Amino acid sequence: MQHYLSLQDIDSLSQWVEEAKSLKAAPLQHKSLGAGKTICLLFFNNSLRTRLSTQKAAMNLGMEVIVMNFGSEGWALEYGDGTIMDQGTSEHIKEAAKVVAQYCDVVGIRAFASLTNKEQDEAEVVLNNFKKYAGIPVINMESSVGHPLQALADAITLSENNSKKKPKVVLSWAPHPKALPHAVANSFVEMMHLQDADFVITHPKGYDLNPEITKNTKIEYDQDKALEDADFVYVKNWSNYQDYGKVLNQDKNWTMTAKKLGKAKFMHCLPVRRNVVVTDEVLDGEQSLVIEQAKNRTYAAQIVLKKVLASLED
Ligand SMILES: NCCC[C@H](NC(=O)CCC(=O)O)C(=O)O
Ligand SMILES: NC(=O)OP(=O)(O)O
Repeated sequence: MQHYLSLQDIDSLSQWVEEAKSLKAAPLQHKSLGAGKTICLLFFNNSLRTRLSTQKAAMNLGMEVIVMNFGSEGWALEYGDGTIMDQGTSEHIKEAAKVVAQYCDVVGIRAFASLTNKEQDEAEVVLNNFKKYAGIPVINMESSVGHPLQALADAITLSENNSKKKPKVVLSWAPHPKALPHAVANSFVEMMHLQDADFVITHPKGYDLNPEITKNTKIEYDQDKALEDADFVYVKNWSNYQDYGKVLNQDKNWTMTAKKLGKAKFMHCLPVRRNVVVTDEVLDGEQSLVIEQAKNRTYAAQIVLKKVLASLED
C-alpha cells in the first residue's frame, strides 16, 4: 500500500517530476483510473491551495471527493492510549479512523504542528494514528513536520524553470508576525537533498531548523552573501526551533526585496504576507514563480494519487 507521508515515499524524484509534467500536459489521460474510488480530505487547519488542488487532482483521475473541515466541525479527537475521556476530547482516533476508512479508499490529512509540544509534533501523532488505525493509504496535506505535496510541486516548478546543470538555490528565512510551523521549510530542504544543486540556507543566528533534517546543508547567516549569484530564492518564515514555536525575531532587514533578489527567480508556497515577507515589487514582478508553484500543486497531488491508486490494484 502506497502512503504519501513524507518525501521518503518517493522512489525517484526525477521520475515523479517527469510523470507530473506529462500529467500537466494532458491532465485527463487517466480519467478512468479512479472510477468508483473515493478520497476523504480531512482539514484540521485552514487551506486554499491544498484543498482545491488535491480535489482537482482527484477529479482529473475520476475519483469522488469528500471534504471535511475536521478541526472546526469534527469531534475533538483523543490519541492517548487508555485515557479516561472525561475532559475535552469526545472521540478516540481508534474509532474515528476506522469509521472514516469505511467511507473512502484514500484519506488526505492536514494537521499542523501545535508549536507548543515539540515531542508530540515530531511524533506526527495525527498522521501516524490515522495510518495505524485506518488501514487505507494516507496522504500528508501538511503535517507537523512536513509538507511533501508542496515540496513535490516546488520540484516540478524548479525543473520547469531551470536551465543549469547545478543551479544555486537559496532558502531564505523572512520575518512574520505569527508563529509559523517548520513543515514547508523542512520538506523543501529534504527535496533539495534529492537533487544536484548548490543549496544554501540563510537565517538569523539561533533560527536553525532541526539539524537532523538540514544535516550537511550549507548555512550562511549573512543573507546578502547567501544570495550572491542565486538562481532561485525560496522565502519562508518559520518560528524558532530551539526555543520551540517562539517568535524571537521580526527583523524587517530579512524581508525579500527586488534589490536583494537580483536576477534570481522568487518562490514561496503561499499564502504570503505582502511587504512583511516580501515586497509588492517582487510578487508583482516577472521573476515571481508563486502562481506557477500553486498551479503545480494539482499535478503534484495527481502523480501522488496515481501512484496510490495503482498500489490499491496490486
Ligand atoms: N500551507 C502553506 C503554509 C501554511 C502555514 N502558513 C500560515 O499559517 C500563514 C498564516 C498567516 O500568514 O496568517 C505555514 O507556514 O506552514
Ligand atoms: N501552500 C499551501 O499549502 O497553501 P494552503 O495552506 O492554502 O493549502
